[in-house]
Amino acid sequence: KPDLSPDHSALLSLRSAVRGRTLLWNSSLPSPCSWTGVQCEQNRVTVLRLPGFALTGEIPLGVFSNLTQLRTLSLRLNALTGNLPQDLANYLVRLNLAENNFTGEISPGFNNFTRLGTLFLEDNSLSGSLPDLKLQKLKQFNVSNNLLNGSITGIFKGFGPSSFGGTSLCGKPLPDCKASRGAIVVPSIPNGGVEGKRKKLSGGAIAGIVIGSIVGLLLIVLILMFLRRKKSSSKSRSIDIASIKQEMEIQGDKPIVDAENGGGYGSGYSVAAAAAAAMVGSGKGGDLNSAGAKKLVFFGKAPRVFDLEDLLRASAEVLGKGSFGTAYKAVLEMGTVVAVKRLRDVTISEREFREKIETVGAMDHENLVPLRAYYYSRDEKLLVYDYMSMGSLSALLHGNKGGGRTPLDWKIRSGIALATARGIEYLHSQGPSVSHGNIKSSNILLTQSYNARVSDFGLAHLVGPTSTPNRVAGYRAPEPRPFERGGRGPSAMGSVYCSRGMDFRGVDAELLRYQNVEEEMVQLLQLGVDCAAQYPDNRPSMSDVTRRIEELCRVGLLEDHAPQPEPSTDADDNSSR
Ligand SMILES: Nc1ncnc2c1ncn2[C@@H]1O[C@H](COP(=O)(O)OP(=O)(O)OP(=O)(O)O)[C@@H](O)[C@H]1O
Repeated sequence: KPDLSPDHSALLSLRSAVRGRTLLWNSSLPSPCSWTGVQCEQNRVTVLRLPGFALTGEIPLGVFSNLTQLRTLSLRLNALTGNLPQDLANYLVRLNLAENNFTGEISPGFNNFTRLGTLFLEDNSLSGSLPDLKLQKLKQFNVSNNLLNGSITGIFKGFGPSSFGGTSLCGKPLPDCKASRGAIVVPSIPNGGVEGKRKKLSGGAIAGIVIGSIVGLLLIVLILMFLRRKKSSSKSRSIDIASIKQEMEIQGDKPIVDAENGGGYGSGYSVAAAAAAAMVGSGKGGDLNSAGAKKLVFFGKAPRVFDLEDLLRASAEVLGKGSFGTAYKAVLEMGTVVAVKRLRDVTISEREFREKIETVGAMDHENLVPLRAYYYSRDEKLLVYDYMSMGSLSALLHGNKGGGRTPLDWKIRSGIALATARGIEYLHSQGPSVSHGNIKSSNILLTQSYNARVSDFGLAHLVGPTSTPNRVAGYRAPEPRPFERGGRGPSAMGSVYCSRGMDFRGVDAELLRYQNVEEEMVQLLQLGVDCAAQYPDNRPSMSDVTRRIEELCRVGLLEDHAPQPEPSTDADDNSSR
C-alpha cells in the first residue's frame, strides 16, 4: 500500500504480531489484514505493534474497542494527531503512543485501564497538568518531551526524573516547583522507570548544574563570536544559534494558516538563523568563494544577484514544515523574494548529494518551480527556490475560504491540472528512472496568474530510503520501491486531482455553482481512475494524461461555465424566480 512504510523489518514484526490473532481495523486506516502474507482472524489479537508505519490523522473512535483480548498496543513513531484515544480496550497492559503528534491533556479516563503496567507517551505535544491517576499496577511511565506543566503528584512521584524530562513539570522527583520555576529542564532519557525514584538532587548539585550551564553557555557564545569575527568581514551579529534554532523548530511545527498570502507567520529570524548556523557552524565542507567565505552554488545562467550573506540578512518567515525540512519565505534587502528549504536528515554522502542536486537544478520547465541555488555544509543543506506568491494548491483548496478570495472555478482548476501534468510529463521525459516521488497538492504551487508549478521534485532521492517512514505522505506509484519509477505512468493525476485536489470524494461544493462542468469532472475523474490502475502497463503515460487533459480543457473552452445565479431569498421578488 503506497502510504505504508516500505520498511521490511517493520512488516515482519507486524506479521509476527498478528499471526493467529484477530485484527480489527477501521477502513480509514490502512488495514494490515489486506497485506500479502498477513492473515487476520476474528477476536483473538493480544499484541498489536505498528511502530513507524506512517499512520496519520486521528485514531477513529472504536477502532480498537472490540479487541477485548488486546494486552499490548504500540503505535509508537507514527504521525497520529488529535487527543489521546480513550476508548481503547480496557484490559491493556502495555500502551505505547510515544513519538506521535498527539495534543490536548492526558485525561483522567486513563483510570479505566486498571491493568496498565506500562504507559509511554513521550515525544508528543501533550499539554496541561498530569491527571490524578490511581493506576496501582503502573510500573513504567514516560511523558518526557511534551508541553506538560504543573506539579508532579500522586503515583507519578515514584518515577525517576527521566520520565518527565523536557517538560515544565516540577516537584519530586524533579526540583521543587518554587526553585525550578523556569530554571532547569531535566534532560530526557528514554523509557524512564521506577529505578530513579530514590535519587534526589541536593541543593549543591543543583547550584553546580546551574553554574556549570552558565559557564558552558558563556564559553559557547564566546567561541561563536570569535569564529564569526574571523570568518566574516561584514558587521558581525551576536546570535545565540542554539536558542534561535530551537525557536525555528517550534515555529516550524505550526501549519500554514494564511493561504492567501502564501502562508506563514512570525518574522525576522528563521533563515537568518539557518544561514548563520551554516556560516559560523562547523566550517566543514561548505563551498568557499575566493575570499574564503561560504557561498551558494547557483544553477543556470541567470545573474547571481545575492549570496549567503544576503540570505543571512534577509527577513524571513516560516512557510511550513514538510517531510524534508522546513520552508521559509525570505525577503532579501534588495527586494528579491525567495523560498528557502532547510533540509534535514540528509543521509547520503556529499558527493552523491552534489550529483543529485545538480540533476535537479538542471531541470528547466515552465511548470516546475526552479531551484536557483543550494548551499551544502556538513551541518546545513539549504535549497533556494523562486517564491510562488499564491502559495500551494492545497492551501487554496483547503485554506481560507473567506471573503476576498478569488473563487477557484473549474477553468482555473482544469488549467492547474493541465500545467501539473505537463510538469510531471517533463520530469518523466528526463529518463526512465526519474519520477517526482512525492506528488501532492502542497507541492503544486501557483504563480500570481494561477499558473501551476510542481515543486519538491528530486528531493525524495536526496533523503534516500533510510529516512523515516513518515516522510512521504504524497503519491508515488506503489511498485517502484524504494524510489525508482517503472517505465509507465504514475497515477499522480489519480491522487492529486481526484482524491485531493478536486475532492471528488464529495464534489467540492464550490464547483456546484458552475454550469456544465459535471461531464468534464467525470472525465477527469475517469482519468484519475485510469492512472491508479494496479498494473503499471494499464496506466496511461504522462504524455497521454497531458493530451487527455488538453482535450478536456479545449472542449471546456467552448462550454458556458458561468456561475449559476444564487437562489433569491427575497420572497417578494417573484420576477427573479
Ligand atoms: N517556492 C515556494 N513558494 C511558496 N511557497 C512554498 C514554496 N515551497 C514550499 N512552499 C510552501 O511551504 C510549505 C512547506 O513546504 P514543504 O515543501 O517543505 O512541505 P510540504 O509540501 O507540506 O510537504 P513535503 O515536504 O512532503 O513536500 C508548503 O505549504 C508549501 O506549499
